[in-house]
Amino acid sequence: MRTDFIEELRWRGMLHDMMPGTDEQLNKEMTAGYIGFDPTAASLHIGNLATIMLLVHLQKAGHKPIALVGGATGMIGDPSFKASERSFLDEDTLRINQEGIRKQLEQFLDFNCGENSAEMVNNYDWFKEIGFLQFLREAGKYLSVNYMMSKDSVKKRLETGISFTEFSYQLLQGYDFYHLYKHKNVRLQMGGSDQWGNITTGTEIIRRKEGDEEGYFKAYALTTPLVTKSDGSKFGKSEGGNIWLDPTRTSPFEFYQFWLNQSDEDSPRYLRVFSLKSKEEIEALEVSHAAEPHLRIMQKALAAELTMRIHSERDYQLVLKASDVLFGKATLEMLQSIAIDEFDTIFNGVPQTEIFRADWDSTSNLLDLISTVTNSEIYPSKGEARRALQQNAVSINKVKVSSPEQSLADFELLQDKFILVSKGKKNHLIKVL
Ligand SMILES: N[C@@H](Cc1ccc(O)cc1)C(=O)O
Repeated sequence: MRTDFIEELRWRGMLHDMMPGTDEQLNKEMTAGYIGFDPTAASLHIGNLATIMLLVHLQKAGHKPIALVGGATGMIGDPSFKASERSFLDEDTLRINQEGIRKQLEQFLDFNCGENSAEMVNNYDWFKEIGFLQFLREAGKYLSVNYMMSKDSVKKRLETGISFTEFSYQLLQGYDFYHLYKHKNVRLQMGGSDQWGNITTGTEIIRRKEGDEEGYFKAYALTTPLVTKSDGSKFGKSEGGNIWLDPTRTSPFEFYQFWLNQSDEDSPRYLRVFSLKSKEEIEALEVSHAAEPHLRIMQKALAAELTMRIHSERDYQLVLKASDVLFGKATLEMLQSIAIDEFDTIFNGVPQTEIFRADWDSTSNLLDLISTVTNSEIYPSKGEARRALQQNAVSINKVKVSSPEQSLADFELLQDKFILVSKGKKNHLIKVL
């Protein structure tokens, strides 16, 4: 059964612009729509997630989503709204990136659900067959340079400079749309609002080559707003740079914390764009949030859903455990319940020191132990370690140390290997080798 895709995007605030007739086309028949992703890195980041959600909702509404990996366009580089010319990625990097992105895109869509099953394509597969002369005859001839220059996406660059190569990018993307229209009956191309220029170059090539029937277009365009932050800073970045979907680049813990830290102003919008919750569910969350804002109900719901969708249920459970361990309410029992193979994930990012078992065995007093980890951010010096101990500010395995003289024998290693030293919210893990 098909549902109203456009209406869904509308209430979610995910509709920026669309060509007239797009909704009629979608209401008329099951429609194939595509979005392209260039392999500029080996992983997608959460900036890409908003456009991926367009494909997810398209499929949920009963239409056919196609994800395109830009093996060819990635060799050129999209100049849209970019301030300066970019350098090429080498072909090995492109191959690695392309494979990484393909695998990630695969996770989001259903490739086996009958007629609206998702498909994945790579534009290198058709561009590798097309020679330069053929391309000029089949694509370039249909658009005027004047038309190509009129796009907002390249306006600035026409003043500051743009290579013929980057200027041609819109023709490549336009030709993709034409190719997919011809071979897969794709009628819709979607993307972020910065893609409007490239997408309409495609609808224009299709119109010029295929004509339109009594004012009905054969191909349509739809864009989604770029996700913004109410404080004006750039969405999707942390101090360490982009928030990636790849867990080796952005750990599930950091990913979870990213969503958890969003503001009360932004969270309602992000819930609509990134979560699959219904309107009613989101509104209910907003109501409960407003009653007790300090509980951060919206942020927690957002962080939970996304961590589970991008990573896994198990990662989410680990992340929750890690938050308890690192920021508060953990108990000794909780630490003891951490399995040996979970330590790396949970303490990822926590300062760590390794000591030899012989040193551990011969260390009888706490101050000595803590001194082995001086120079850490918790105890810059032995003096400060002593002071912290005297002030009862130190916990070992989340149990308050009662006096600086307390014997180390009172504390058991976790999993026969680890000991967690904390002061306030600062943690330090000692690993006995
Ligand atoms: N230009 C798009 C990627 C893309 C590539 C090829 C296409 O056919 C469509 C889209 C971007 O940079 O995000």
